[in-house]
Amino acid sequence: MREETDPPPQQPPPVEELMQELRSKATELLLREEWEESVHVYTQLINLCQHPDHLPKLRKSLCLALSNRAEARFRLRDFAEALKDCEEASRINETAHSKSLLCKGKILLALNRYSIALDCFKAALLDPHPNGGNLETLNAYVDRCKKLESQSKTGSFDLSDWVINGFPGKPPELAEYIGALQIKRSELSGRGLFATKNIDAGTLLFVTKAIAIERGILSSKDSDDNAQMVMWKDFVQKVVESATISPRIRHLISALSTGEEEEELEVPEIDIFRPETEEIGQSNEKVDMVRLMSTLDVNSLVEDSVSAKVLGKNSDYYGVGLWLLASFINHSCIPNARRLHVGDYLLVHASRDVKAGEEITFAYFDVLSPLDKREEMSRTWGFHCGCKRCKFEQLVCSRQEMEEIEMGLRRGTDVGGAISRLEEGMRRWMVRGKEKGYVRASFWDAYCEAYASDKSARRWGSRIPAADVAVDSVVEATGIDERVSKVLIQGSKRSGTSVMDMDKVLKLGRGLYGKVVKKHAMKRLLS
Ligand SMILES: C[S@@+](CC[C@H](N)C(=O)[O-])C[C@H]1O[C@@H](n2cnc3c(N)ncnc32)[C@H](O)[C@@H]1O
Repeated sequence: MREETDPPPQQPPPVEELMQELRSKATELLLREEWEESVHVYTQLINLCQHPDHLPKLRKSLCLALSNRAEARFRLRDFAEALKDCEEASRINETAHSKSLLCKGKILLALNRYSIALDCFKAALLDPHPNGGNLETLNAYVDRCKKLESQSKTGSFDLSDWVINGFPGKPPELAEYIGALQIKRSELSGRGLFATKNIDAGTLLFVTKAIAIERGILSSKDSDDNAQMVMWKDFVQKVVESATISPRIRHLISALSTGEEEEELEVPEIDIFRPETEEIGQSNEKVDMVRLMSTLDVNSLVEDSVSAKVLGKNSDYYGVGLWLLASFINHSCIPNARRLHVGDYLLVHASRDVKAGEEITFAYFDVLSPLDKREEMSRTWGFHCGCKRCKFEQLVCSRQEMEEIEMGLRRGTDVGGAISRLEEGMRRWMVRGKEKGYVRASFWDAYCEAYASDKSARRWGSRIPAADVAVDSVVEATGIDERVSKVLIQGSKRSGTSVMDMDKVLKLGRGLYGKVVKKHAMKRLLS
């Protein structure tokens, strides 16, 4: 029973007042980019609006609150829930509601679903009462989507302007793209990526964005190990976050090798890596950390690897990342593909002509090095390389004379003399055609040194092959590499560049950087 002295019970504030309070609070949180808190407050506001007593007159407020909660959820990368909010907002508002359509478009764009994102932005433009300032934003999104949609369908990317202008600002945004490829069983090990038609050098094979990437500048040797450990930990954390948020990413990661019993692994359809096939759903499943750590050990790539070229700002950094489709590419010491890193994107192109049915391979480590060094490096990767070149060199390199040449080079003998002995040995051992390129690639450092020295050229004359002959044979065997093209460029600079030589260099440049860099921009990269 109420006493005379008790204060009167507080009346709940009228709905309008409460709504206004929540609305202001939520807006402020949104502006302060406190996404989780703003989701919480918008949820209270939405519940209030959805009450049957209020709904008829609060449709507009509900729609706006749903759109704003979708925006906050989008920023938290909770795409499944954000999409649900956008769809609910559209259901309530029969005509186009630009705010929720804009948000839905942004989510789909983030998921690389260019065509349906484009539909959303176009539909948002039909809103008779667009929210202030949206027209310009929407038109910009329409243009962006059109460009990405075209890239993802045609595979025609052009980085020339960015290269010519000296890599200004952020790296360009690129679409995900998969060319004429399929995943099949590989003779090298487990599964591999294969060409489904003839492909010429420089053709883009695929473009994919990292699931996670961690970069840092590594300074002195002492701090390197520690800094690398910290980077690795942060990288793993980022992969875990991506996998926790997206069931699709978790599923795709689970298709990757852990390095164990690769022959037993299923061969996935390449289509599962196309963003359009994505089921957007939510999941709270836990990531299997033990399996994930082995998967990352086997499949992570570093940006500064010798087989890759890093364009733009990242070239000063050491970066480690996970790119899903690239994880199906096996290593070969006679690779036919190369990687180009642009921001978080990985572009893989053919570094020489590839025949239909041929396996796509790139170098995990420096293949311009002798067999024993390559064997050591593949051991650290946890496999024994079974490529044609390794098999061939296992026979040739066991010769005592080869061992003597290698030993001499390690001790600093005259490189011209060593090469002359090697070339003469190859004649006696009947090493021919591509196989000559295999051996020369193994001793490429020595060839480079000899070609850089006029004295060596004079002394050894025709006992060492002309630079372009050696370059051609190495390129035919192992594809192009910057250290190989350098020999030609420096050679033609010394002798005064002829048009013919420059054309040849540019052709090699295509193998090196791919057709995404056109002729006029290629000169900048090669100079
Ligand atoms: C990034 S995965 C490549 C795809 C893998 N074969 C699969 O089935 O998922 C790397 C693993 O493939 C195997 N591998 C790659 N190149 C190889 C080669 N040249 N010889 C033998 N095994 C190789 C090794 O087990 C290596 O750890």
